[in-house]
Amino acid sequence: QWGYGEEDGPSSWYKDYPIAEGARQSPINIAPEEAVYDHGLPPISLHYDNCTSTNISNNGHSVVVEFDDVDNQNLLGGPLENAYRLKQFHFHWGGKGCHGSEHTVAGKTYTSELHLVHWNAAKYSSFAEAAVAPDGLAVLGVFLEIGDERGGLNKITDSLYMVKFKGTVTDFRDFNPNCLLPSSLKYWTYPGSLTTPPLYESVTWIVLTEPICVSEKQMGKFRTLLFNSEEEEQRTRMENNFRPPQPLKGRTVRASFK
Ligand SMILES: O=C(Nc1cc(S(=O)(=O)[N+](=O)[O-])cc([N+](=O)[O-])c1O)Nc1c(F)c(F)c(F)c(F)c1F
Ligand SMILES: [Zn+2]
Repeated sequence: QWGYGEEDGPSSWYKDYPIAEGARQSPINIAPEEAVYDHGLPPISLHYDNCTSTNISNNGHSVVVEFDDVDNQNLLGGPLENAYRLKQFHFHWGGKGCHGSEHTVAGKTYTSELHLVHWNAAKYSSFAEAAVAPDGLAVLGVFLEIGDERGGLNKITDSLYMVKFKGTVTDFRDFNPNCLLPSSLKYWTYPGSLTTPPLYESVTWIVLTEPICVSEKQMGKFRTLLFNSEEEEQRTRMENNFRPPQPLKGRTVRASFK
């Protein structure tokens, strides 16, 4: 099984997941001055209105909020042929201090990165089918940096004690992720992959340029989560669950702004 430790971390994933050395792996370092402004890129449209979150869980890699992806709601539009449907969101974060994001911007790391995972329900009949298709998934990435408290995050951080251990899940209804989005929806977009095994190269990445602020206290609550299940005797704090930037291999990053 894979993880983020010395033995099972990102540098050894290629052994079980050879695509780890593929041509469109994520995350990447985004070099803003090399991004190509594309005036054809539509603005992102988020219709997370009648949100149908169902539960929050600890899957041993992150804390995940799942959504009912049964009908066309919670849609993401933008640099995509069709509207993609929200399936779940989760976070990646560091230990104390400022690293923890997966994407970097001109080498700058953020304290955390929120990933909203969507799938192309217009073209595919299930998430699993979409997840292996080159245009199957779209992940919206939002950077988190330390500053003032983010009110909208408290519903999540106040629930984390319920999912301390790997394999725990609890009800989590009517959470609308709109409250975790920055004011600007300016973005970079590029073809990439899942950043955790199975590392499928099926993701159109949409990374927002503007971070949101969260407090050190709120981030501290993420670090009370554990990678291990209640049965395991080894207690390992869930932190530094991020993959470092991968080679660009000739890909172009497009910008929705000048
Ligand atoms: O659903 C998935 N969600 C997911 C993605 C990422 S991600 O970091 O790779 N990402 O895309 O943001 C991180 C976490 N996480 O909890 O940390 C996730 O839970 N992954 C996933 C999967 F688990 C499979 F077994 C599979 F077959 C498949 F197609 C998948 F796409
Ligand atoms: Zn992720």
